[in-house]
Amino acid sequence: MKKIGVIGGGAWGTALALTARRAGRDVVLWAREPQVVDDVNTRHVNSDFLPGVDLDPALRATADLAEAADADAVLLVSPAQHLRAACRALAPHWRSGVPAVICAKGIELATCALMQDAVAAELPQAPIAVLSGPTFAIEVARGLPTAITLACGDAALGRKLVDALGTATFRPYLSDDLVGAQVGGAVKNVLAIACGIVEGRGLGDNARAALITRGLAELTRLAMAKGGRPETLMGLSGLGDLILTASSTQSRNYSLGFALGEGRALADILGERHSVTEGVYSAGAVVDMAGRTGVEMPISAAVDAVINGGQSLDEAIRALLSRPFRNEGL
Ligand SMILES: NC(=O)C1=CN([C@@H]2O[C@H](COP(=O)(O)OP(=O)(O)OC[C@H]3O[C@@H](n4cnc5c(N)ncnc54)[C@H](OP(=O)(O)O)[C@@H]3O)[C@@H](O)[C@H]2O)C=CC1
Ligand SMILES: O=C(CO)COP(=O)(O)O
Repeated sequence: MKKIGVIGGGAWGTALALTARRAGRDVVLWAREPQVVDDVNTRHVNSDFLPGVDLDPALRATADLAEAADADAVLLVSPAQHLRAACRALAPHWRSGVPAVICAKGIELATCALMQDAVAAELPQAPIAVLSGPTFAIEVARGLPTAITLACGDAALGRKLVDALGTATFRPYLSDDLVGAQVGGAVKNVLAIACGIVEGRGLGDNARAALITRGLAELTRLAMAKGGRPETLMGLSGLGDLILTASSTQSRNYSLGFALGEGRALADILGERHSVTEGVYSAGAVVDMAGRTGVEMPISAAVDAVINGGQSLDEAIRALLSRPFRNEGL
C-alpha cells in the first residue's frame, strides 16, 4: 500500500496521518474546515486540534474528498455521529475494493448502529477494518510507544494494513473481531465519564477500581451479545483503552466526568470545548443497544440518566449503590 487517505482533520486523524507518513506512506488528509487545510499545508501544524506538534511537511491536506479517496486504503476518523454522512459523501469517489478503516469510537445515536454497519450501508464496495486501542492522539503524534488493535475479517488484508501503518513505536496487533473492537472503543468512553464523576465527587480510588472492573464486565456482556469475543475485550481495544481513558485527565471523557462530579453543568463544559467527547453521544446509544439485546449495563445506564435523563449525580450514585449483591463474573 503506497498511498493512505485520512478523513477527518481532528487530533486523531492528524496523528494517524503523521504515523502513516512515518511508516513511509504517501498521505492525504481531508479536513472539513478550510483553516485546518491551510494550517497543515502552509504552516505544517494543526493548531486547532493538535497544537504543539510539528507535522511532516510532506503531509498534504485537502478539502477535496475525491483526492483523499484516491488511495490504497482510507482511514475514517470523523466523529462517530458524523461518520455515516462522511461515507455517503465519499461513496461516489470510492474505488471498489479499497479498504475502509474505522478509527472513530462510538455508536450511532439515531440508529443504534455500530460504525461497521453505518459504513457498510454507505460504502458497500469497501472491505472494512477497525483500528482501536489505548491511543491518546498527542502521544501518538509525538512518536511515543503505542499498541493498538487492528481488526479485519480478511487476514491477508489485515496484514497489509498492519505493514502499511506499523512502525517501531506504533504497533498494531491483528485481530478478526471487528465487533469486539468497536464495542470496547465505544463503551469505554461512557465508562470513562463515570470514572471521572467518581474522581470529581471525591468517592475514592476504590470506587474507581470497582467501576473499571464492573464496567469491563458490562462492556464484555454487550460485546458478546453483539457477536464479539470476550478475549478481545481483555485486550488493547477493551481493557487497555478502558484503563487509559478511565484514569487519565488527558481523556476528554474522563475530564468531562470529573467536571460533572465537581458540580459543573454539562452544557457549560461542552460549551467550552471545540473537540469531541464521544461518550456524551454514545451513552444513549449504548443503553438503547443494551435494551435491544437484553444486556444489563447499570453503569452506562447511570451515565445516560445523568446526561440525558436529568437525574442528579447523588440520585444516580445512590441507585448504583442500592443494587442487590450478586455473584462476581459476567
Ligand atoms: N483524540 C484522540 O486521542 C483519539 C480519538 N479517537 C476517536 O477519533 C474520532 C475523532 O476524534 P478526534 O480526532 O479526537 O476529534 P477532535 O475533537 O480533535 O476534532 C473534532 C473533529 O470533528 C470533526 N467535525 C466536527 N463537526 C463535524 C461535522 N459536522 N461533520 C464532520 N466532522 C465534524 C472535525 O473535522 P474537521 O477538522 O474536518 O472540521 C474534527 O476532525 C472520535 O471518534 C474519537 O473517539 C480515537 C482514538 C484517539
Ligand atoms: O480514545 C481515546 C484514547 O484511546 C481518547 O479518549 P478521549 O476521547 O476520552 O480523550
